[in-house]
Amino acid sequence: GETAEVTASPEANDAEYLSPVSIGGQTLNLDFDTGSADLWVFSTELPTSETSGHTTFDPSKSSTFKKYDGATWKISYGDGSGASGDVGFDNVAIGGATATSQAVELATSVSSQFVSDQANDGLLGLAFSNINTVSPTKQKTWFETIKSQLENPLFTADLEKDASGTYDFGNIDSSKYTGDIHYAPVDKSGGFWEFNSKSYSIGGTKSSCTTCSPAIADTGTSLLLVDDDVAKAYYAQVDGSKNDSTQGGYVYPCSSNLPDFGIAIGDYIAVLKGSDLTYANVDSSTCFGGIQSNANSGMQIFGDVMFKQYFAVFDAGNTQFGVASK
Ligand SMILES: O=C(CCCl)NNC1=[NH+]CCN1
Repeated sequence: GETAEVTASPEANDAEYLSPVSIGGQTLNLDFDTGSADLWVFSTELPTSETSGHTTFDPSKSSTFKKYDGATWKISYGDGSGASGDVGFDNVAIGGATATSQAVELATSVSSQFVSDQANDGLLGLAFSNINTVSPTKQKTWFETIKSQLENPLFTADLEKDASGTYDFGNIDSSKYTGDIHYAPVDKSGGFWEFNSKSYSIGGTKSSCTTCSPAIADTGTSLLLVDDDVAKAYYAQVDGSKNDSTQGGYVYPCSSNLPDFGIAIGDYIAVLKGSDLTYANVDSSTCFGGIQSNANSGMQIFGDVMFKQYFAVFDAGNTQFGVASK
């Protein structure tokens, strides 16, 4: 079976991570997103006013591209961004592993967040294909297309703070983590890498929360979006913090010593160091937190803030998600 490894390079503030993907011989930098299941790209079908700074996929220049007549797609993400377009098939290679006849969704329209994010040429979904948005027939993700060719039906994420990391497909590289991998069973019925998260710790003090929402492991989200009462409890421990609607969330003096925050991955509490829980400066003295409220959406979203501190295993063979210290 095959294995493949690809670099994941951070954008400013580690807002997202981009990886090179070859589609019909054309290389685009895509955001690998375990919180969605569409592979879509900036294409020559977009208005040129929206493609400035991006690499676009040109189907007419790929000898292996096949149009999927009549198929369309339309996606909207948790952060309000979105895109839509039409569909074809082509050979898609990541780190030397090629999925043949992979559904490639060509954007004919993208929201302003994507237009202005010039380093991003599209998304590669790594959630479960039951939430793929292609109509009239849902399409498989790249991982699900290639899974049977891999040494093991799994992939791992090693994202780093302000540095390049890696995604590996088909194997777990033991040099990338220390200690044990702690797994939680995944409920994939909603299409996400979803698990229970019924406790947390703040500054070493553990709380159980039987009413806490399930969580998803989402490399496509920058922050850690936790239930509203948990975010409140966390920032109650940070002097001078406030939930500032003009900034879009909790801010505090950058000089604050943030408490450690432990998140439950099933029965295991992964402790995130407070010193790595600042997301960005709002101004020279005010900082925006990596932990924010999910506005009681009913889902906790564990994004890149977690992946920067823990090595992650997405194990489709056993339908489980695991983390390890690194
Ligand atoms: O949409 C979500 C949240 C799913 Cl509940 N994550 N993935 C993503 N991709 C681009 C922005 N966010």
